[in-house]
Amino acid sequence: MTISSASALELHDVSHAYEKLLAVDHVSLHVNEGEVICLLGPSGCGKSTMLRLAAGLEALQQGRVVMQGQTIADGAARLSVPPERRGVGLVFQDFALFPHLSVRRNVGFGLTELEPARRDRRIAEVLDQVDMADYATAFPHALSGGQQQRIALARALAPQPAVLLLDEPFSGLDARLREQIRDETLHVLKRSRTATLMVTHDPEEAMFMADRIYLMQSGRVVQSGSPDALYHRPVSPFVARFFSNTNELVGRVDGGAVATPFGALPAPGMGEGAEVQILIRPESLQWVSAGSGVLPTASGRVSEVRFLGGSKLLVVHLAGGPAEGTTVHARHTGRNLPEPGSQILLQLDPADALIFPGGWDRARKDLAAAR
Ligand SMILES: Nc1ncnc2c1ncn2[C@@H]1O[C@H](COP(=O)(O)OP(=O)(O)OP(=O)(O)O)[C@@H](O)[C@H]1O
Repeated sequence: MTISSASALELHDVSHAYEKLLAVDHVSLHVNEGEVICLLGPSGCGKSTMLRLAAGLEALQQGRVVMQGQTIADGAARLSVPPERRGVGLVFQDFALFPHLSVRRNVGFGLTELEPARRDRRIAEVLDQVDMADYATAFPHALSGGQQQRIALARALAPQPAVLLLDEPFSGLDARLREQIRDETLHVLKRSRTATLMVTHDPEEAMFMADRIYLMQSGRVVQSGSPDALYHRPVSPFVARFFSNTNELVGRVDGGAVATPFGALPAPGMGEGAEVQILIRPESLQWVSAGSGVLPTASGRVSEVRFLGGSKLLVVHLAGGPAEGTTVHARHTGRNLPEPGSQILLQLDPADALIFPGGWDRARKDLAAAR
């Protein structure tokens, strides 16, 4: 792994078992100065364990944790700097504010080494950053969930930690508030250039927040990179499916291409005669009134139209030839909608089809493993 000199946090070849259960299996990651990194994955894949190892809340069994160039935990050497001396800020899902302390005292909790005037200045500064300056004397019970989350963030940022660790920080908030608070949080993190490692199971949240994502499955990192790279260039069906629903087809490579209801799609890198899985996102299927003549189309009958707010989901039974009997989902963002029962054309840009080795057997196994 090549790591730039501006790395704030590195975990090298970390493994962790709870008795016989291997929760983290040889994982390496790094967070650079000013970066927001998301650890993403389904429940139980080991994300929180990674965060706890970085924080020092769990004793490191194997691997190394390095902060700003200093090794702070080493499994082989049994070295572990205690959490309070690691220079990390922590925010958990339940905010964990001290109920008997005012907002000001909550935020000042980690600032005991500062002399009073400087401490007061720092408290005022971070409360201002999170737009809570008017609530300094309030107590947590008098604050809304969103306000408590901002105070938890202010408390974690107050000592200017080298790294901020966030564990599902927005999941206790309702959907609307969650969007607003994560937007505000991202602004605060970027303005303060705080290196951040955040755990989430929500792919949309990870894509919104992260400069880079590490996607985990069963204790391992299966892909890391920018949100764009993971979404558009997934390395496996698991990664593709994790980010959205997909239409799933199988086929066999013949002459470098695979026949689908949308015509022959190029299958570069797949061996001649190989069985392949073809995953197509609903948004990749465009409802068109006439084919472009360039991009492949398939015709079908609309069986259902579902409103999803900004977009609509069309359920379409494809018709004709080998496509007969295939049902696909397409997303449509325009105002016009086809009537259920009507015949429509769906167009696919072949570049948007995600093609992986394996036929139905492989697809079924992948799906079972992902559950
Ligand atoms: N203290 C513990 N003792 C025993 N097993 C544990 C402990 N903490 C976690 N585990 C197990 O280790 C695995 C990884 O847990 P972890 O909390 O790291 O996953 P996660 O991806 O953060 O999941 P979630 O989002 O559900 O919290 C799970 O199977 C979990 O049940």
